[in-house]
Amino acid sequence: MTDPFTLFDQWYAQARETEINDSNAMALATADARGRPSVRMVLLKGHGPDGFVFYTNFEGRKAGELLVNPHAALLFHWKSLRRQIRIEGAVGPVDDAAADAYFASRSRDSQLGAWASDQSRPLPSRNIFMARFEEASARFAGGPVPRPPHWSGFRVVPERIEFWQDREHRLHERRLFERQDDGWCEGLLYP
Ligand SMILES: Cc1cc2nc3c(=O)[nH]c(=O)nc-3n(C[C@H](O)[C@H](O)[C@H](O)COP(=O)(O)O)c2cc1C
Ligand SMILES: Cc1ncc(COP(=O)(O)O)c(CN)c1O
Repeated sequence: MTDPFTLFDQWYAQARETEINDSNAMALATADARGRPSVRMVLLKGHGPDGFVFYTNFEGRKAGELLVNPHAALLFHWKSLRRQIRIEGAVGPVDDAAADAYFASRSRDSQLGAWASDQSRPLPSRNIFMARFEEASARFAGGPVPRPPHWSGFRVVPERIEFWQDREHRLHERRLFERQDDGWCEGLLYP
């Protein structure tokens, strides 16, 4: 039996070659404490058997939902390959060392943007945001920009991964992997 991470790596490598941009873009679905869903795109910044990682502001809407209801679904859709991958699982924060390392790899302006943005909160005017960016720039002038305490990563630890491949006449192929004890069980689903 193939393990889902090997298959993910194969499909992801093909997507990196064929998609014109953001082959690492994925929809992230969360739900609030009442079970009401919301969805937005994020970028995959690390993956493996430990899970699928993205980075964000921990005081924004998605983080608020994940902190009260730590379960998420991810969706990749690679249009030119006619494939989708659905991932579902429990969510937790990455450790500080991983977040620091990733933050340090971002461009300086993206680092400053993380300080300037009160993600998901109302913004009275674009000028206010730009002024906050300039303030952050002045504050950290001449030195490295540290990771803001409210900016880190979440890891989705998959319990279920489904690979969908388009076939003629809608006779698509769906391979479902579900976590079982220490391993994975694999089956097919009707399209
Ligand atoms: C292709 C794409 C990738 C994105 N990647 C991220 C990301 O990795 N992290 C992030 O915080 N927002 C990312 N965004 C912005 C989010 O979609 C969203 O607007 C923002 O995170 C606020 O979401 P929230 O209010 O639900 O927390 C991305 C948007 C697009 C279109
Ligand atoms: C607000 C925000 N945060 C984080 C990211 C993640 O990407 P990067 O770290 O490459 O900026 C994105 C990507 N669009 C984003 O829009």
